[in-house]
Amino acid sequence: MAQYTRVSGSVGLITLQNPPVNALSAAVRQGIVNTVQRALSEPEVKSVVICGQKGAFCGGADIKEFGTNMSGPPLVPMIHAIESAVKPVVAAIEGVALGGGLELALGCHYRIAHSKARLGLPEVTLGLLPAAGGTQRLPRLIGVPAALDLITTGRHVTATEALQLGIVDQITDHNTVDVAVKFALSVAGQSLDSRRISSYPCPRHSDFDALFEAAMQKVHQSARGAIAPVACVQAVRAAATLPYSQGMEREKELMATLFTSGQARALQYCFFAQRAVGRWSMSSGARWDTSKPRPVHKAAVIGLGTMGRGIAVALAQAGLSVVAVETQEKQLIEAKQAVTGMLERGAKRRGVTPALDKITYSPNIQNVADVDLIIEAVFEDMALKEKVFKQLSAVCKPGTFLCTNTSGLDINRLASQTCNPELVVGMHFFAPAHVMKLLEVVYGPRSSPHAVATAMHLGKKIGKVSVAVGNCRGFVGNRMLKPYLEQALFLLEEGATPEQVDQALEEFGFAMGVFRMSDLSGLDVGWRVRKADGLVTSDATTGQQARIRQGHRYSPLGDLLCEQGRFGQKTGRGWYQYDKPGSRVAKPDPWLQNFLEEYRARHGLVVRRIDHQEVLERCLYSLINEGFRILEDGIAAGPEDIDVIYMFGYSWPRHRGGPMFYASMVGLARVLERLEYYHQAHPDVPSLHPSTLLRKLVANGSPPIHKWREVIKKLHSQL
Ligand SMILES: C[C@H](O)[C@H](C)C(=O)SCCNC(=O)CCNC(=O)[C@H](O)C(C)(C)COP(=O)([O-])OP(=O)([O-])OC[C@H]1O[C@@H](n2cnc3c(N)ncnc32)[C@H](O)[C@@H]1OP(=O)([O-])[O-]
Repeated sequence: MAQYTRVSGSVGLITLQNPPVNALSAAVRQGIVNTVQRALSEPEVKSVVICGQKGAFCGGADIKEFGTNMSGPPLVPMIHAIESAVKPVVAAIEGVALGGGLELALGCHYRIAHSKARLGLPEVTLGLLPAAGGTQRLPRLIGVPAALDLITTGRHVTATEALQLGIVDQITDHNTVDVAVKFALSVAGQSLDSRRISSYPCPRHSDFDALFEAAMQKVHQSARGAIAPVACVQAVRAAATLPYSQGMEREKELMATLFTSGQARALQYCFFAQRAVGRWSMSSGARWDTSKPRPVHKAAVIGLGTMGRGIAVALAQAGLSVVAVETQEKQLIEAKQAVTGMLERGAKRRGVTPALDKITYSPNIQNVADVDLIIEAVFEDMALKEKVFKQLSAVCKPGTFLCTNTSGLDINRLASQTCNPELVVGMHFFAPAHVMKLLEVVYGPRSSPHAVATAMHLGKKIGKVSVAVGNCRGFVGNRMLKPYLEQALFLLEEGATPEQVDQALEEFGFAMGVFRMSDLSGLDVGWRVRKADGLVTSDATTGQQARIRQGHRYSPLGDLLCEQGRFGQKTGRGWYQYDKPGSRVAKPDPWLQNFLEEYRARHGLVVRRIDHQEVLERCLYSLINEGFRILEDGIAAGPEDIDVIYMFGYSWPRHRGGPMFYASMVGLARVLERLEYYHQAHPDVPSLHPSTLLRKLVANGSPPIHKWREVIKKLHSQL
């Protein structure tokens, strides 16, 4: 909907009305067409202002309409009618002007933005490209290099940067609509020939071929198989090489290749999934809209190792007062230096003052008595964490939330160490904690909805994508990672190489394959967990028993590497070799080839050819199968929770939509059939045994992913 009023006598004011972001739904587009016609036809009206209701100009096309038969007036001619108008049209930009919203503003003759506004063409993040003239008008207005950057990255720019780039003509700290109306009065009757961007020539560049070649190379490197960034470069190239109308044809052609693509569906699913996880629910039935968070003004971090330092930085950067506790004097001094450096570098990048005064450092746990919430991040050892929770419970004021950053230990056991187990939840950060977006908020059987609400709210406040999950070994992310890692080791036993497995996974879209990722995070981390689980035995050298644990197949390959001190990047040797400890460039290691051959010979394993398809199916389908078990157990409320965890915490390629969405795209029947095939070949590997929920979904005709929650609910009610 768009409202029309006449203000200041001769200005037609058009207000977009579609809360919360005034997205360009069919009704809004029709409203704009009608009100623009009216403004242009009323003789009293000398100029026009377009603005958005409730402090937001426009969040772009209505993404909810994409999967439907779209109706209503198309955007391109609607914007042409504005640009070719004989009366000046001024866009008054408050809040956001994104995608089709910015394209609408680029069709206007003038753009005035509030100083806090954000502008951008983020279509590429939805697997699309700016298809309402953005790829043709923006390069003409700000030049090709700047336009390429904004369109291929989809990043939002501040009003200040938009003014520097020439996207907006003026910014204001005052009421933007008032300023725009005054401005519209001042330009009434002036010639608009120089204000129609589509008529601008595209600014010349010394060597367009080199520029576009470099841009294409850059997107190929960062896209990891995503097709939209490539199409964005091709569309901007049309702006640089073709007349406007032909460029618009090219833009339309390229958009047609993207609009119905699987990648666009995956990325738009990711957009809504990221918002759906904010509407969390617990297996007890408590929900986001019935559980009030408590305010957290002052927090504490216990243990200033790598994770503790990152968590302290994330809290301070979000404006919280932080008490950072480390009982080891030397570690405390080093941590203070490291945290100070991280805050200064972060502030420099964001152009703000570093929040150094927000953190107080202490070797004494007594100093956290008055905080609202504590995050324990000491060494990953249950006995040590239990001791710390007992201490904290004795020291803290009533009502203080006690959170742990454990990556998989039992939350309920830690809660048992305290007087108020209802105040205990997990806040599982991902390294580096001040950078990675994901936060798993883990509730135990006694965690109160208030504790979950408070942790989720704090997560949002510090800029995290927070997902509420139940308490089980490894929670969601690490629990699903176990079968994925297991299959990778089994594939090595059967003849694959680390390079081959990693190549298949990186071609699929992962930033790093499983073996390069293990070398980065350190093989000793998993080794310690397997030792704690009693899986590591001293005589893992020969015989069947060496490869069986608790009656199931087990590969001691990782343990054998660790026994030789091959922990990965940190020791310069792991699944790959590195120039020196700490270096990041992985090179195939002949030693490992020989080691694998000897190992296979020793265990009588026959080497066979393994193709990429098998690597992907065994690694990904076993992970997905565990995802279905997690949904069965009610540890995750819905597939979106799992998919957001994997996209924001485990670099699952977003243009594949997350493991559960990927399974729905491949086809659940296919996933089931392949798991049955591999389980038949490997009956001693339970992670390949298809889960009940997967079978149930296939038996129910493989409903679309947004319908899975109903099947899960029915399954739970039958249990
Ligand atoms: C032709 C043209 O070239 C092409 C093809 C296009 O134009 S493609 C479209 C391009 N536009 C975009 O990519 C912008 C997408 N939106 C955002 O980036 C953010 O939303 C935001 C604008 C920066 C606000 O962030 P927020 O944190 O304040 O609130 P929120 O929770 O995110 O959003 C609040 C609510 O608004 C919903 N919403 C936001 N933008 C929407 C949109 N464009 N369409 C439909 N719904 C939208 C969102 O789902 C949520 O709903 P619910 O969960 O409450 O039910």
